[in-house]
Amino acid sequence: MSDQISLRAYGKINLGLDVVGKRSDGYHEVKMVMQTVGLYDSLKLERKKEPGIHVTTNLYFLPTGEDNLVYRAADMLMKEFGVKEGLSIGLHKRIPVAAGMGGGSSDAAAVLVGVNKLFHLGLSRKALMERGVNLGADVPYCVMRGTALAEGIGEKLRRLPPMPDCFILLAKPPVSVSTRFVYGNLKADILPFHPDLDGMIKALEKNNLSGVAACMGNVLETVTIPAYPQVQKLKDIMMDAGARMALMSGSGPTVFGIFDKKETADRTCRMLRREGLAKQAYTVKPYNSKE
Ligand SMILES: C[C@@](CO)(OP(=O)(O)O)[C@H](O)COP(=O)(O)OP(=O)(O)OC[C@H]1O[C@@H](n2ccc(N)nc2=O)[C@H](O)[C@@H]1O
Ligand SMILES: Nc1ncnc2c1ncn2[C@@H]1O[C@H](COP(=O)(O)OP(=O)(O)O)[C@@H](O)[C@H]1O
Repeated sequence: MSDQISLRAYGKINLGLDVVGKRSDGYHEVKMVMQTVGLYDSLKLERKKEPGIHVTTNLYFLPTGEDNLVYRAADMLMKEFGVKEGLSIGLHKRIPVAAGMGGGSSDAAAVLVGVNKLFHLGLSRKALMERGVNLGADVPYCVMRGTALAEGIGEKLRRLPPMPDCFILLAKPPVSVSTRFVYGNLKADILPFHPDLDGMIKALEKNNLSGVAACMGNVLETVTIPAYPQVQKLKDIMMDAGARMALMSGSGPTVFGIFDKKETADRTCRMLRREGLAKQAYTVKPYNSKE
């Protein structure tokens, strides 16, 4: 019986993000096409004899107590199952923080999976996804991973055919954006456009990358771009560099560009870093393994 487990928590991008309504509790009804990407945080979970949850991380500014989603995920499951032992969580972050890439949600999802295994709780993936939504709207998707349609507040999921192969340039300008701020300032009843997500699903079914790119759109750009013009600048640079399409991910400010050639994505990546437009910039691929 192993007392420790190593896990990867992958980041996500939103190939499309539409808001279709608002609930009475203030949360927004969304329709999103989600895609996992090959940039990940590493986690090491270890069972301890002494009770308590102990979190360490490579980022000095991240909380290590209840405010860290990894703590909350472990605490939730361990309390529900009356686990008497303790747990240490080592978290090595690579996914930019407060960036629209779902890093915290993915870390939480990985901890749900890890705690379930480590303490032999016997929960199915579906049962973990149902519990995940109590930690954040994107957590169930982060348990599922791959290409998916997300509805409700993000928790109603349907698997889609995988995104066609390509290179994805991720670039986070040096600002942090709060998801709450963006949804809080969204004028959901007078959105100037809606992305064609049904068209995107058809394009995915045909493995047609240019069709996917043509249907990309994110209504949250209407809030984030006026507040952070750096986002539009990154989109323009990626389009000028030859991206099929460039879009903000989630509530931002990370921008991703879809490229056919690795060299073009890498060259643009180096330029963005050199010019200080995005210190955190990476060329990755879509990640479609379910494990
Ligand atoms: C915008 C998206 C797109 O994938 O991702 P990020 O930019 O955060 O990565 C998600 O909808 C974010 O989901 P997630 O980050 O899990 O949200 P939560 O922690 O549950 O909520 C943070 C805050 O966002 C608002 N919120 C979130 C989800 C939703 N469908 N409607 C909302 O109005 C609420 O005000 C909530 O208090
Ligand atoms: N494990 C975690 N990783 C990153 N941020 C975390 C984590 N736990 C809690 N947070 C808090 O959640 C906020 C948003 O986190 P993150 O998931 O990176 O952004 P986003 O919702 O834009 O994808 C951060 O400001 C941070 O303080």
